[in-house]
Amino acid sequence: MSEESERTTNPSAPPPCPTVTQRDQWMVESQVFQIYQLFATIPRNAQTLMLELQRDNHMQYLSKGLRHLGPAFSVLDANRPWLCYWIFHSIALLGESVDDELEDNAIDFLNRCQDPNGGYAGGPGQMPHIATTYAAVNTLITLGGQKSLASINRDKMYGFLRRMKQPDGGFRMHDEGEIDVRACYTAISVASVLNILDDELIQNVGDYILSCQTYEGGIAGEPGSEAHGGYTFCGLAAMILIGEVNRLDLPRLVDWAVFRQGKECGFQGRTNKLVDGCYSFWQGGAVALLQRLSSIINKQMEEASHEKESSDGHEGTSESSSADFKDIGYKFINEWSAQEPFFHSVALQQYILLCAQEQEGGLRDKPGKRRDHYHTCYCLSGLSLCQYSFSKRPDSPPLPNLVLGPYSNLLEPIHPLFNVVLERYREAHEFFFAECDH
Ligand SMILES: CC(C)=CCC/C(C)=C/CC/C(C)=C/COP(=O)(O)OP(=O)(O)O
Ligand SMILES: [Zn+2]
Repeated sequence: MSEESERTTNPSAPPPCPTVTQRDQWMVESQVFQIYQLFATIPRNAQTLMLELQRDNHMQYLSKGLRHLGPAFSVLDANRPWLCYWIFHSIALLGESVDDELEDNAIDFLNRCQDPNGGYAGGPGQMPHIATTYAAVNTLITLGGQKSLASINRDKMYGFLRRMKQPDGGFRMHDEGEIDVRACYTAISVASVLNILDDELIQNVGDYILSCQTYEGGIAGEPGSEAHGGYTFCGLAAMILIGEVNRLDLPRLVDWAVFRQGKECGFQGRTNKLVDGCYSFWQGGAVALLQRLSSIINKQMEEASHEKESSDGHEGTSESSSADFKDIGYKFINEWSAQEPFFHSVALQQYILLCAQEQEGGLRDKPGKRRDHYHTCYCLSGLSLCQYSFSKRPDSPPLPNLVLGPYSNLLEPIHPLFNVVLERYREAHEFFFAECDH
């Protein structure tokens, strides 16, 4: 008899010994609820203060990070384009900029990470990697301007992406590196935004990502692994960008993703794991993308109910929209319509502002964890998605009641497929689609 059923038949039996996972979960719940309880009991003006986005302190923390980006910063030596992206994107989300000299230095530094045969490495002289390539390209788009955008060698980039491409549809992260859904997304995102996406690059990508959708509905890093928020965002965004999102089982994906938002108000990355601020973007972002796919989701649900009624071998949503895949990222934001979010957007803002924000600047995973630039970037990206989640247009200012805390908390809107600030995306789109004749 299990401990649980023994307790049901004999209430005086000793309580079952909690698992490590249960203990960790209760600890997090207790920390989070203490914060919410304190918040509920303080006067209204103190509540407003508690909910305020600490813009100046975040900027101070980010500026300090930028100063450390020089050669002396060796701890994350293979990750420097990522640090650039996390910091510059966070600054752009806050609607701020840095001085010209710093921007120039960043462009020059990224240029030194660019491989002569295409793609960007984690540092000068290292091997090019698709993830650092994505980080470098998104940073250069975020910095914007002729010098920054023109520094990307698109022809060589195309060659690099083709070399990473696998016959089964996936991409390798680097020469002889791992093949996973992250590599698919970063490759497709870069190719799409630079206007070098073609039939060869997208061939079989949909098959590979489809093989990673699990029985739970979410998407795993590789076939046979566990569904995870990070990979779910990557898989879903890549499927949208190649025009094959209708091949995923979307109702099941919605079902898995929305239930990853828990009683702590934030998202967890996997079933039975702990809440974490960075999933505000990975899971929140996936749910925000699903919100824009209502018509396909409804169609899939209708087809499923017809299939139940008649078992005449109907094959599900089979129409392919892939012919026009080159500019899907742009159409995605232009065909926007007002839709209610599929997640609790105010609750998520509450988690980010009260539990993931450090008052002294920077954002974090959860209470008790330290701030870092990765969590600062993805908590702010998630916060921006929440603030605009009801908007009629991707950048129309939200009503004050949809922005938790003072309205001055409002961040810049992002393009949800690429995670760059929308205005910077538009500039890059004009540059790569109007001026370049690839
Ligand atoms: C664009 C790009 C490169 C995207 C990366 C996407 C991403 C965040 C993937 C997650 C990686 C991973 C296995 C985390 C699990 O960590 P864990 O076991 O420590 O966390 P958990 O307990 O929350 O699952
Ligand atoms: Zn995290």
